[in-house]
Amino acid sequence: MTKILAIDDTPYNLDILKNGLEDEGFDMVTAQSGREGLMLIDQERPDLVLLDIGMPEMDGHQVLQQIRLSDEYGDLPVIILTANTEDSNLARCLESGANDYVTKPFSFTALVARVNNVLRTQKDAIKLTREAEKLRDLAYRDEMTGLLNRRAFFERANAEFEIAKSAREPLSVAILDIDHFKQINDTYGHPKGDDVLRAFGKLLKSSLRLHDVVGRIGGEEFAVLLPNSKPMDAYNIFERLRTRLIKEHLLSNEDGTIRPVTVSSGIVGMTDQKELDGLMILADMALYRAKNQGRNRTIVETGVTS
Ligand SMILES: Nc1nc2c(ncn2[C@@H]2O[C@H](COP(=O)(O)OP(=O)(O)OP(=O)(O)O)[C@@H](O)[C@H]2O)c(=O)[nH]1
Repeated sequence: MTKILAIDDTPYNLDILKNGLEDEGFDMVTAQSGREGLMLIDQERPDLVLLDIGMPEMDGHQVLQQIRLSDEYGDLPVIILTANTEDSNLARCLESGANDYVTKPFSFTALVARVNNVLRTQKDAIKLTREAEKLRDLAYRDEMTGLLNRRAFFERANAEFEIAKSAREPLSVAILDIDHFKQINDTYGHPKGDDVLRAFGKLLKSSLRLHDVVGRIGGEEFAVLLPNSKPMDAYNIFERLRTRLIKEHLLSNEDGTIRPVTVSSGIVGMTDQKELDGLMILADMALYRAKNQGRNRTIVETGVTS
């Protein structure tokens, strides 16, 4: 049920609003001052506020200002009820963020129509915001793993690279590639291959810190930028991941035997490279060596192997 909070310092006005709007099917809460009104917004979480302007202590403009400044309730729809019909007053109400106004004395039909109109507009706005968020997510996320997609990874990683370069902070970059993935697809089927990618993405994400940048940059290829991490810190993280992955037992054969899934990783720390692309090439070279040396290993560009 839609809940409306009416704020007015005249009890008689509140009674009329409460009775009239309850008859229209709204759930009503009332407050006799601006302060009480703000408190009730917190407690009752109304869907809309009807706000009187002329009130002692805190007038309607001040209440509206408080609402709009709030992180939590900033978007709460507010309709002003005012006896002052001067254009300058009505303009001020809208300028300070009221969704609409009704002049006193008002007809209930007009008030209910305006309430419904404001609620509908608010609903549409929320729907649009959600759709925009979904679209933004689609543009940035890899649908399969929920990690950043290639474009978003490079966007964020480039930004982190520039910060680390100017602050002269350590940073590591890693490229990870699941071994013999074609064989996995060929043996167990493409959908099972997808499951492996999803499981690996989850494992990878859970191995990292919140501010590490992690993305799926190709079919079975993942990249990570670890701010403030030396290559040996990254090495330890990806070695732990490598052993965890094997223990996950993601693929089993009909005879009950386990087909281990393994990963090869190439890591590089901040060098005198001027661009992230230069570091990515070095990480890729380390990954190439890991593959060449038999896969299922982690190589830092200094030549440390497991
Ligand atoms: N299931 C699945 N397979 C994919 C996806 N994207 C790419 N692939 C497959 O991943 C395989 C990658 O194979 P390769 O690049 O030959 O590498 P690999 O078999 O992993 O061999 P190494 O990397 O040398 O260990 C190809 O067969 C692609 O078809 C995907 O989204 N889902």
